[in-house]
Amino acid sequence: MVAITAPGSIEQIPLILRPKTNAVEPAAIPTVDLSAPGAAAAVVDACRTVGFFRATNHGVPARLAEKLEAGAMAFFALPGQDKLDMSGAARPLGYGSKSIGRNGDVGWLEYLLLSVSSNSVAASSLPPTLRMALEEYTAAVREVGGRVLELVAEGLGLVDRDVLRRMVIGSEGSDEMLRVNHYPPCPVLAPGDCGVTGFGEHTDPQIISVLRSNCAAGLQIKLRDGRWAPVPPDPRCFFINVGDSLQVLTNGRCRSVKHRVVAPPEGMQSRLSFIYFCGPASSQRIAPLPEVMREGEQSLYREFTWGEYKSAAYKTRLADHRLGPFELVRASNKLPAGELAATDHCNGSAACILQQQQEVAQVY
Ligand SMILES: C=C1C[C@]23C[C@@]1(O)CC[C@H]2[C@@]12CC[C@H](O)[C@@](C)(C(=O)O1)[C@H]2[C@@H]3C(=O)O
Ligand SMILES: O=C(O)CCC(=O)C(=O)O
Ligand SMILES: [Fe+2]
Repeated sequence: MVAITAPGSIEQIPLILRPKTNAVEPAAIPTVDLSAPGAAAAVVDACRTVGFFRATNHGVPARLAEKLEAGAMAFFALPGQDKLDMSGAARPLGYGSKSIGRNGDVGWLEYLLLSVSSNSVAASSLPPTLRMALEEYTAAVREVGGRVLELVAEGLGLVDRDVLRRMVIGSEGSDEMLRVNHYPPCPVLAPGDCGVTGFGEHTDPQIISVLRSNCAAGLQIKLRDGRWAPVPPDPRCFFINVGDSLQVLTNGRCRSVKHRVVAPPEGMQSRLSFIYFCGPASSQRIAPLPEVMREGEQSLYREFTWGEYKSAAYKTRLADHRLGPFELVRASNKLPAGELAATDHCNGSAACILQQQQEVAQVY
């Protein structure tokens, strides 16, 4: 990784260049038609194999996202001080520029991070048109999130199809957030033809995230073989990310996906993305759902609540493996014989535990 500094007109911050170590592959992104009869199986297949998919036929009218796009672009075009005055500096909610979280991560972007509760977006001082667009969009994207959570439960064969949806949608105190990210074209030429990082590599801590962007490219996901795949932008679709919490709730069957954003180069269009994060209430227990567990299967994680996980996660850097401290090492685990041979030799390292999760995911 190389640190460089932007020229005079841009705030002097170190920019992180996308590491050149991995070849970027054409995307192998699963697509799921949310209204098709086989949607539940397709959703779970995508969550197991890639941890990410493109959702079509979601029923959200294009005009909602278009209105939000217009309102957000007008907001981001305001002078920096006005943006701060209207929404407060991100702590973590509010307006942020180039700094992500509290632990030193930087990216070539500016953003709004908002809390969403029962159809209202906590952003009272934003321009009324933007606020209305945010509320309408959030109400619609929340339905998509809820539908995907139902499909995950169905695809996993759970009798209670509402168990995941209930943790988030309409749940008292649920921790739903909406993030609006704006990546202006970066005027810095990156040596060796690699882009400047807009949003560094990370997994999302929540259950799932529902992303929609404009036509500008930049999002990449990490495939299971370690290569990065670009996600071709498509404003008509939503992109669903498996978050760390769903990985735990399914004892590793669904896997959170690493993703990052490379900022557009000079002369290209800005990237604008909206991400709805499905976080449950602080007191929600995050542990494998009993129904997903096979006889004798043990949890790969020690028990925790969303509140505990979130506060631990927010002390980490973006690229950290946040589930690490919650993973359990079992010298002699009791999973069905022969299915997880490699775990007998697990030395407790993060890599080894990840391998264990991969094997669990392959078995089911
Ligand atoms: C560096 C950080 C930013 C983040 C909090 C954290 O300490 C680690 C997790 C980050 C993340 C990634 C997904 C979402 O964009 C986010 C809002 C979240 O819940 O976890 C961000 C956090 C943030 O921007 O504050
Ligand atoms: O802006 C994007 O396209 C993705 C950003 C992201 O992953 C996030 O905000 O957590
Ligand atoms: Fe993310």
